[in-house]
Amino acid sequence: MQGKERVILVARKDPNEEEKRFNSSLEELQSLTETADGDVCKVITQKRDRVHPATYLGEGKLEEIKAAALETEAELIIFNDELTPGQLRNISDKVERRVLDRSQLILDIFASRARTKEGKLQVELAQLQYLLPRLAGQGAELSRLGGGIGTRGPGETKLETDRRHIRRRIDDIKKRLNSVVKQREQYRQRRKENRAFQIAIVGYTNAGKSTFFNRVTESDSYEENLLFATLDPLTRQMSLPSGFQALISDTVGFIQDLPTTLIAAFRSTLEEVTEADFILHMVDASHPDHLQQEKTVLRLLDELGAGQLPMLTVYNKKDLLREDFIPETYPSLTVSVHDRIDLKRILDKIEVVLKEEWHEYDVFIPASEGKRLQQFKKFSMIISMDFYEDKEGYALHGFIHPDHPLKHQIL
Ligand SMILES: Nc1nc2c(ncn2[C@@H]2O[C@H](COP(=O)(O)OP(=O)(O)OP(=O)(O)O)[C@@H](O)[C@H]2O)c(=O)[nH]1
Repeated sequence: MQGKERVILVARKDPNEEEKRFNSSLEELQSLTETADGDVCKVITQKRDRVHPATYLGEGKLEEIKAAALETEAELIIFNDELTPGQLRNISDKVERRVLDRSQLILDIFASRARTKEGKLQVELAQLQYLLPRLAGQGAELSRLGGGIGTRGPGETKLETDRRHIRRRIDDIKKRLNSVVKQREQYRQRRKENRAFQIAIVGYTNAGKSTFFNRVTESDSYEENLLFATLDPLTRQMSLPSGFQALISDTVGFIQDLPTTLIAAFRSTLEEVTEADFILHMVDASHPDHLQQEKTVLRLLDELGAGQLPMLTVYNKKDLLREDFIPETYPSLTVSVHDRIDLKRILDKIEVVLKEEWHEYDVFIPASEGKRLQQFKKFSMIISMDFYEDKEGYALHGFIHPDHPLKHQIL
C-alpha cells in the first residue's frame, strides 16, 4: 500500500444509546482506522432507531455519504457496525466506493498483527468464515480485493477462488490448527532456553501503547533494531536504566464490544504474551470504562496462562485525570507517556518490580572467562561490576530470574 487510504466513518446512533458510550465507540473506530493506516477525513453520524434492512441507513443519508466521498476524495467508507452481506453490496453500489464494516476492519488489523503460526491461521479462518456468506454472486466484488484496508491477510490470494475452495480451505485450517496447538508447547519450551528478556505491552486500543513503545525504543540505534525489525516490526530492543537489555513487543489492542465471531482470532494474536517474561499493562485512565477494561484484560491474561507473570500497571493520560484519581491495582504508576520524566519512572519501576521477584546475587568471574561474563550481562540485571586487578577478574552484583540456568553458577 502506498500512503494512507482516505476514509469516511459512518455511525448510526440509537436514540436509546448513552451519548458517552456512542462517542467512545466512535473514537475507538477512528483509532482502529488509524491503526490500519487509514486517514479519517470525515465522520458522518445519523440518529435512527432502526436499521434499514436493505441499506442500513436511509436513501438520503447514502446520498450524503456519496457526496462527501466525492468532495473529500475518500476511497473507503467504514461503518461502525456489522453489516449484512446484502447491505454491504447495496451500500457499495449506491455510494460507488469500497465499503467495510467494523468487523472487517478489525479482522484486517488482526491480519497485519498476527505473528504466530496459530495466530495467522485463526485470523485467516475468521476472515474466510466472514467472507463465505458474502460470496454469492460476488464476482465483481472479489476482483476488487487485493489492495488497501480490509484486503490484507494471509488469505487474500485464496479469496479469489470459489466458495467450494474456501470451504475446503476452512477444513484444512481447522486441521492444521489442531496440530499447531499440540506443537506449541514443545516449541515454547525450546525457545525459553536461550533468549533475551521479553516485555509485552498489553491494553485497550488507544491506551497509549504505541506511543510508549516508540519513545522507549527510539534511542536504540537503527542497526540494532534492524535485526528485530526484519523479524517482527512490533518487537524492538530497549535498555532498562541499569543497562539491562530487553526486547519489547507492542501487542494488538483490546477492542470494546468485540464481535463474538472474532474473539478466537483476537486471542490468538495475543498468544505471544504467554512467551513474555514481563507484562506492562497500559490503561487509558481517562476512559469512562477504564475499570471494566482493566478487568477484561486481566481476565484474558489469566485465560491465556499469563496471569502469573510479573506485571506493572501503567495508568496513562494523567493530564486528563482528576487529582483524586485512585489506582485500582498495585504495583502501578499514574503517568503521561508524553512526559519524558514519566517514561523514566516507568522504566525504573519495571526494575523495581523485577528486583522484588528475582534472586539477588554476587559472583566473581575471572577475566579469562569472557563468555560467562557475557552471559551474565545478557541474562541478568547488573547493579555493579568491579574489576579486581590482583584477582584478575570481575565481581558482579545483580539480580537474576530465580529459574534461570545461570543461577546454578552462583554460590
Ligand atoms: N492526553 C494524552 N493523550 C495521550 C497520552 N498518551 C497517549 N495519548 C494519545 O492517545 C492516542 C492513542 O495513543 P497510542 O499510543 O496510539 O495508543 P495505542 O494503545 O497504541 O492504540 P492502538 O495502536 O490502537 O492499540 C494518541 O492520540 C496519543 O497521542 C497521554 O498521556 N495524554
